[in-house]
Amino acid sequence: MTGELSPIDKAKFVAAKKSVEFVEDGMRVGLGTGSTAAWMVRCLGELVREDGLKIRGVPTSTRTAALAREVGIEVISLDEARWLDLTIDGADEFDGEFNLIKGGGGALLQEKIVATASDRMIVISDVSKEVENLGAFPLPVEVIPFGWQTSKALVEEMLDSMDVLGQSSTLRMNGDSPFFTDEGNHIIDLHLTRIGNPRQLAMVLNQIPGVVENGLFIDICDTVIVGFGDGRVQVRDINDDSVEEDKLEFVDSDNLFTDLSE
Ligand SMILES: O=C(CO)[C@H](O)[C@H](O)COP(=O)(O)O
Repeated sequence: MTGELSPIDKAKFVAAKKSVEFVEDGMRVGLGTGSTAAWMVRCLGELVREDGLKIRGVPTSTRTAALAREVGIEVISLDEARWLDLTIDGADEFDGEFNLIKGGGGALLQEKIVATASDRMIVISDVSKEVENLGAFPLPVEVIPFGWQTSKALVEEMLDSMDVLGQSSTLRMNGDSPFFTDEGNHIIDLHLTRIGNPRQLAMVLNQIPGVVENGLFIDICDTVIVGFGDGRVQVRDINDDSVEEDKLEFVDSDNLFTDLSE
């Protein structure tokens, strides 16, 4: 099955597969959301079922919670865990300082809370998401439904005074209806093309009434595992500036998309 994957999916898969090497017995692990994180959850489930790995997972969305249970991972809430050893999650963009844009899948609020409550955050990504400047990917901003149009207007007004390029914003939709996050909020996507000062923008956005959180993750990620379509992976760590390389093989047993109920 992995033989049929596109190069990007192969890159996501090897990044995810490499990341579970950092998970140890007894850990409380934050489980990210998105297609790369779903590979990781499946790889972890395989270790739980076949190698007896004992972990407890804190999912960052209802989707991830359902998948984690399906693959055999014990799921607990963040309130039960309080603090986590490690969170592994995907990202939409990352820069050279490991600042991130997240929230393409709409789970940025729980993702940011869970990652911040972790000793270490590992981001798993295919190489196409590495950028010099954040901003080409639309920046998600989670707002409460009450008065969301006013919040949107306030965000646009604020952007006029910021070091950003391009300033349109759109309400995220789910077909003909507004998208709702797991927390019952909406998402405004900011189409900026280039963010000059992500740290400042992240702080200013969260001052606007109605804004719950934004998708800029600043100083949260410790390690990025970058996957390539040929099976190579790079483990880059911001704390000791190290880069380690490895190459993973695609073998038939890597068919982690098999329906577990079959
Ligand atoms: O932030 C996220 C979800 O809110 C995801 O991590 C991000 O969108 C990357 O997704 P994918 O792994 O499917 O490319």
